[in-house]
Amino acid sequence: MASPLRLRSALALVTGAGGGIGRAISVRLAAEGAAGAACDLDGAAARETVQLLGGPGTEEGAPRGAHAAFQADVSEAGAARRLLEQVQACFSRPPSVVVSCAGITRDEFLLHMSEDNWDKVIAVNLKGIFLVTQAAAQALVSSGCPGSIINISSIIGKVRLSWEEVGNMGQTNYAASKAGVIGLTQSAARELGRHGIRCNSVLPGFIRTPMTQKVPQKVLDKMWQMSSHSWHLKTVDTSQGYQWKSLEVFSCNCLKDPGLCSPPTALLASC
Ligand SMILES: CCCCCCCCCCCCC[C@@H](O)CC(=O)SCCNC(=O)CCNC(=O)[C@H](O)C(C)(C)COP(=O)(O)OP(=O)(O)OC[C@H]1O[C@@H](n2cnc3c(N)ncnc32)[C@H](O)[C@@H]1OP(=O)(O)O
Ligand SMILES: NC(=O)c1ccc[n+]([C@@H]2O[C@H](COP(=O)([O-])OP(=O)(O)OC[C@H]3O[C@@H](n4cnc5c(N)ncnc54)[C@H](O)[C@@H]3O)[C@@H](O)[C@H]2O)c1
Repeated sequence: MASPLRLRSALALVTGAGGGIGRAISVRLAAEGAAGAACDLDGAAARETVQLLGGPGTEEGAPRGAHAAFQADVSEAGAARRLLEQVQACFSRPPSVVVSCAGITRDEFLLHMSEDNWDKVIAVNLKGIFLVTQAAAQALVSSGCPGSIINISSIIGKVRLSWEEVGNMGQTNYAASKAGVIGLTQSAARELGRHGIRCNSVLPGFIRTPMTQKVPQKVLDKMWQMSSHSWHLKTVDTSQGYQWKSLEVFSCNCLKDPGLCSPPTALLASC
């Protein structure tokens, strides 16, 4: 017998939902019964994701219980605020699950990295998560609803990696942004727990998506040689064939009992 739909009463907002990981998360949450609000800078990609969820893809939103696509640049304060307003207008409630997945890379060695490449990565990967987390938390607190906020960091953002190396060459901007996500999320968890809002960071390892297609093959070859203690998940394939390769949860501060979440269920358990 199929397991009961664990998220049948949830409304899940996923940013970066038009990309590899965000699409896979949106598909999985919908499979667990959640109504989906798929947001992306690329509105067409968000609508494609909604088609995968089986809902009428529209930017104007869809009747309660269906899924809907939204276009927004999460790094822009007004857009993040409008996104939460549009989601609430569309579904008549704030999202009970918010997954901030939108992210970019602008890889370059520190010696040559432009200020613009630094600013862009921090703006999307860190400030974008601040803006969406704040807008979502404000909506939940003002409506007195509990919720779960899940911010996607990266194994690269981990202060101390499990193997001899720390950080990742060519990613001082990206690593800083992802380490910042962990700190932001842990502090938000301390503030929002009293409102019944849980906050967790998830740190995926290497997952083949459009983001990783820019990595030179000689670097990929080196990565594959690295040992990994990440957990490997047998999980969602999306239409483009992106699969989770590994997923590691770093800061798990569920209100229930931090540290008890096992990585494969952390994403769902946090919802
Ligand atoms: C505990 C769990 C572990 C999981 C398994 C281990 C995986 C560890 C990494 C996980 C990655 C996940 C990241 C994820 O969050 C998503 C991404 O961020 S994907 C993008 C990742 N980006 C990179 O790794 C940067 C790759 N490098 C580049 O894009 C270019 O090298 C660049 C920085 C733009 C510089 O280009 P340029 O043409 O100037 O130089 P080269 O490419 O010729 O490189 C010069 C030499 O440096 C070596 N190099 C470059 N980058 C790396 C690297 N990241 N790690 C190791 N070595 C690197 C390159 O091989 C060259 O060496 P050589 O002179 O010997 O040829
Ligand atoms: N792929 C990996 O190996 C890996 C590993 C660890 C962490 N991550 C993180 O997971 C998240 C998703 O990565 P992915 O591999 O699916 O990348 P991806 O490039 O496939 O998807 C990223 C999505 O975010 C969207 N986006 C970018 N800027 C945006 C903005 N300003 N506003 C709204 N949407 C925006 C893009 O349009 C894209 O659809 C990122 O935060 C990334 O840093 C990826």
